Amino acid sequence: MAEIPLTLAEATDKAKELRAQLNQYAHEYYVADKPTVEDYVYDRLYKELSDIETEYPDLITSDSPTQRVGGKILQGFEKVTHEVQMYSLNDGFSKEDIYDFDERVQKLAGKQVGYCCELKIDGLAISLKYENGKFVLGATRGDGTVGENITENLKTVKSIPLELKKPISVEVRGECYMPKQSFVNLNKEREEAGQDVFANPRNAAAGSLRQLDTSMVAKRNLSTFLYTVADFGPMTAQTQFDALNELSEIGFRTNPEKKLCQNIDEVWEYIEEYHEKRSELPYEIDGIVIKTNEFTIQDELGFTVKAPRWAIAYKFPPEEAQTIVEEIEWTI
Ligand SMILES: NC(=O)c1cc2c(=O)c3cc(F)ccc3oc2nc1N
Repeated sequence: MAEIPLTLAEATDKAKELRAQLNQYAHEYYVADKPTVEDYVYDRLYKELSDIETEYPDLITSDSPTQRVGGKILQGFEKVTHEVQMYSLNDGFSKEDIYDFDERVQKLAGKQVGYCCELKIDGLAISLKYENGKFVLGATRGDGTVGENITENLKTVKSIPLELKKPISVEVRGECYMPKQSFVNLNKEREEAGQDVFANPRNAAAGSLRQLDTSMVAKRNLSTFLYTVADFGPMTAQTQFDALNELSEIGFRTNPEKKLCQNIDEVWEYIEEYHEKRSELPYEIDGIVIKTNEFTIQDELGFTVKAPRWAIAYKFPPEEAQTIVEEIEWTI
């Protein structure tokens, strides 16, 4: 049935209603991993909104789902100076390294402390800045002080909210990564097109975010897990574990496998557990990140020039990474 043309007032209301509904569906699908509608329902509403925006371009807003498809050709990436330094982590490669870390922490803290353990996602570190709830700046880590402005590319990453559920101003950090299956599919396409294939999902994610054609980024099915709050704004978490829950509450995708460990023995059990489970995960991890859970302890221990004293990254032996992806390729 031909659509009855809407007046501007009707179109304005309808567009607002469709945007809210589509953004809710997209949040369920890309952030919460719990879709509630079939794709065709989303697609039908999306086309309705897209048709209204074509008829009335002035109704297009920065948080409209139609802005996710990219289409800008960038000239390059501007430099961005991080107001809050983006540090790297010190690495540990053995059980002994991890127990030595715990000894140093206990000595500095003067007591036994709890640890928040997280999977170490093998992607690209990014920083996301929001002003009054709106996504205004996305940047790479760079050298920790100066990164690259990749805002336009990150706007096409569906798990990154264009607008938060509350109009707050915060800066958060996390990892942008390419899921294993997307990596295998992309390399299959590139091989069939006679192009070079990517060595691993991390390189594929990094290469995707360096694209100057934002519509290319939109097609790469990148995702995110956020794990740090650099500027808390009105956020109130006092521990890393609570901060991860708070990040999720305000609309970010966080990794569900985190664990609060009371001592380093529990940390080591978690490391062994996920060393086993690693190949079953739909994304690459290259280790485990261990952080003192209380922010008061983190403030007390502080940072060296290079890295926090209150965290360490336990790295899995690298040679297995390739095997994991090879195993996946056989399932195609
Ligand atoms: N790749 C990761 O999954 C991951 C990485 C980092 C960091 O690089 C990191 C760097 C800092 F200086 C402090 C905390 C951090 O926490 C982190 N937590 C994670 N889960």
